[in-house]
Amino acid sequence: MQNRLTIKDIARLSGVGKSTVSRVLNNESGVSDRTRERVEEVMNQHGFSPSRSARAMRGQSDKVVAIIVTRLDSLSENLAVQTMLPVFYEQGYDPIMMESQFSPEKVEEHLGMLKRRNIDGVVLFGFTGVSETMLANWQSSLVMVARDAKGFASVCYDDKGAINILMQRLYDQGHRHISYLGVPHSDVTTGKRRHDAYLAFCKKHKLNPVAALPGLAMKQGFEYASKVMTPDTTALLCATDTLALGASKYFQQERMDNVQLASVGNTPLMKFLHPEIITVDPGYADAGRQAAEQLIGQVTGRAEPRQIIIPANLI
Ligand SMILES: O=P(O)(O)OC[C@H]1O[C@H](O[C@H]2O[C@H](CO)[C@@H](O)[C@H](O)[C@H]2O)[C@H](O)[C@@H](O)[C@@H]1O
Repeated sequence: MQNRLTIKDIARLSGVGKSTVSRVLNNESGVSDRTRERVEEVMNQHGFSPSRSARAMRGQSDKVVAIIVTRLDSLSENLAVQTMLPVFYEQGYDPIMMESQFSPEKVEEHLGMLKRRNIDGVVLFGFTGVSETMLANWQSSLVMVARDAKGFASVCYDDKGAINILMQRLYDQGHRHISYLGVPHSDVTTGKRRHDAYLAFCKKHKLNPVAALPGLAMKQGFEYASKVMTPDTTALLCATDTLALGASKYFQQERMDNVQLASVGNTPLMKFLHPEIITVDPGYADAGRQAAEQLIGQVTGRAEPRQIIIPANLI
């Protein structure tokens, strides 16, 4: 049944003009609720949707956007995606999900395919290795999350601020031997910026830094917790909730209940399993919402690319 009828047919059956049907299809203003409902009812009755080629010929888009996450199992990225989706759905966009696995080659491949398919826009979870060159041609229709790139819209987290807030809280609680579990400096944001902030705080307050930078995996948190514990350590700051979950498993196994854990994330899993952990919310939900709104603003010509930084909040 689908696509047998044309927009002209729908207009005739609804008793309106072709331009009104077109407005309804594109979710544009200037159509009364009653007319919109009538046109939609007719389209639903006949299982109508405009063909790709018909839309392209009229210079209209398919209203499809892509979200390229780095990992489908990332707690933080999932929180951002969860608030992105309703914004897209509300504005009539169909989002498709893709995964980069931190591979710049995969990003290039995905972007190439999306360009060929004439997709409206992309939200890209950026990472070290994604360069401005590989994003060429996407200036007006891409928003990067977690990383910025010159000339492109981005929504970033305050990595330094998040660590400062946690270190200050631990310091105010009287901790003077605070160890750190983080991510290698090859990862500029979660890795270098967070570790640098830890080191700067230690320097300013004359604390002895003790750190290991194994990576993003929970298992690494579990395996490396022991390596940063000295006889004096009273607190352990983890660069991510996932690392903290691994470290807490180690403390549980060793029956060590006297180390205060702190981490960046405030993810639901962490809050449920370990409400006692001090955590900072980097604003993943806010970032997702803002990224989607920014992208829609850009592709509809209402917004220019801009950089947004989400402030971190102590929970
Ligand atoms: O364990 P997770 O819940 O996945 O959180 C770890 C960090 O993930 C995000 O950073 C990583 O992915 C970014 C793209 O989303 C990338 O730019 C960054 O280099 C990676 O480290 C998130 O941005 C961090 O806040 C999380 O702590």
